[in-house]
Parts: sequence; structure tokens; C-alpha cells
Amino acid sequence: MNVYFVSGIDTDIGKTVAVGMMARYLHRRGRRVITVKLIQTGNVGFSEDLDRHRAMMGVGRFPEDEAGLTAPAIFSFPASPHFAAAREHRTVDLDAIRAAVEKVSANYDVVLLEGAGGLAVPLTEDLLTVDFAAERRYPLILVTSGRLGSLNHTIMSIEMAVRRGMKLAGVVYNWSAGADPEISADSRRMILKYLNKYQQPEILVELGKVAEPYPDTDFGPIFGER
Ligand SMILES: Nc1ncnc2c1ncn2[C@@H]1O[C@H](COP(=O)(O)OP(=O)(O)OP(=O)(O)O)[C@@H](O)[C@H]1O
Ligand SMILES: C[C@H](N)[C@H](N)CCCCCC(=O)O
Ligand SMILES: [Mg+2]
Repeated sequence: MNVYFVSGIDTDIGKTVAVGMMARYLHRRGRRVITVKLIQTGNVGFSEDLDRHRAMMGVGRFPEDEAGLTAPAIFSFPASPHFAAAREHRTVDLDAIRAAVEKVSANYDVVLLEGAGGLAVPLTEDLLTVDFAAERRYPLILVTSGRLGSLNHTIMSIEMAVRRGMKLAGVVYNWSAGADPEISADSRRMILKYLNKYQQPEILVELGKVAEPYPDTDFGPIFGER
């Protein structure tokens, strides 16, 4: 399986930043890596998340970007995909999305597929993000943070993923402005404890505050590299 599904405990938790940093890490290590935004809302004709991935990777646009395969569903209203689509009187074409991801994955060693929001975000009236990702058997990379409130969302996300039969490749513990260091350290400990309890690999990579020039972060544990 060369497609990793990158979800988070919430919208705005740092999935795009984490995907950009992970893609950059893999790219610099000579892996053929590309990113895909499953469904982009809040844009017209382009995906801001995808553009940010490319900028962080330090590469231009791929042929697959030009072909529209890496942002196969874009809706203008910045909301949950099911609602953004309904508001435009459009449907979310899941078959087209599946086909795009499959086509892209044939040409690359690794695909990082960024979801919208968290695992329980509806893609359609009847299908949640986690349903889609679990059906495809994608390993999950979960982005969370040390801010107060994350622990609840993180343990719920892990439980939901595991109940749907998903396997975690790892957790990205993202920098969070103003997080209390004592709380953050204990939350980190509890997340590792619950990964163990749910028989998932105890892999957690901390991502600091990022700005250009981007610091090198070692995501090796998530991708089984040292
Ligand atoms: N480690 C970090 N260092 C600096 N800024 C960060 C970091 N992580 C996130 N941010 C900032 O927080 C904001 C939200 O992050 P991001 O866009 O990655 O969230 P997201 O989870 O991808 O949201 P969405 O659900 O919309 O895709 C952005 O402005 C981003 O630059
Ligand atoms: C517009 C935003 N930045 C994301 N792309 C979509 C987030 C959907 C979240 C839905 C929810 O959890 O209530
Ligand atoms: Mg994003």
C-alpha cells in the first residue's frame, strides 16, 4: 500500500503543514512522492492545500496537478464536503475521486492523501471520511496537537479508526500556539498509552513550529525508514 491517508483531529490542526513537511522529507530522500487533496472546500478552480504542499516540497506543479488528478473535487463554500457540494447543487463523485487516487498512485512510490477536517467529516449525506479511508484500507497518519482539548479528540479518533479496521502508521504531534508544556507532555504520554492499548504502533513524531527555511524533521518512524 503506497497511499497514506492523512487525517486530523479537526480542521485547522495542521494536516496541510504536516503533509507538506512529510512530502518534503520523502522527496529529499529520493522517494517519488506526491500529495493529493481528497476534497478541497473553500476554493474555486484550485486547491490552496495542494499549492502549499508543493511550496513546502520545493517543487513545481506535477503533470498530475495539471490534469486535475491531485485535487479531484473542489467546492467553493468553506464547509464540510457534503454541505459545500449540496449548496452548489453538485454531488461528490466518489468514483472519480477513487479513480484519480488510483491513477496517481500507479506513478509514485508514496501518495499522501489529505482529508478535509477530521475522520467523522461527512463526504456525502451517507458516507463519512473514515468510511472512505477504511474501505480503501489506507494506513492512517493522524495529526493532533498538545493543546488542551486535543486528548479527547485524539483518543476518539484513534478508537474510531481502529473500530473501522484502519491501521495507524503514526501520529504527528503538531506544534500548537500557546499550548501548556506540562499538559502537552502529559497528553503526549496518554496518546502513546492509548496507541498501545489499541494495539497500534507507538509512533509519534513531533512537529515544531515551521517557517521558511523549513527545518528538517525526521518522519522516518512513520514511513518505516531510519
Ligand atoms: N507546525 C506549524 N507551524 C506553524 N504554523 C502552523 C503549524 N501547523 C499549522 N500551522 C498553521 O495553522 C493553520 C492551519 O493549519 P493547516 O492549514 O495545516 O490545517 P489543516 O488541518 O490542513 O486544515 P484543513 O482541514 O482546512 O485542511 C495554518 O495557517 C498553518 O500555517
Ligand atoms: C473549510 C475547512 N478549512 C475544511 N476544508 C473543511 C472542514 C470541515 C469540517 C466539518 C466539521 O467537522 O464540522
Ligand atoms: Mg489542509
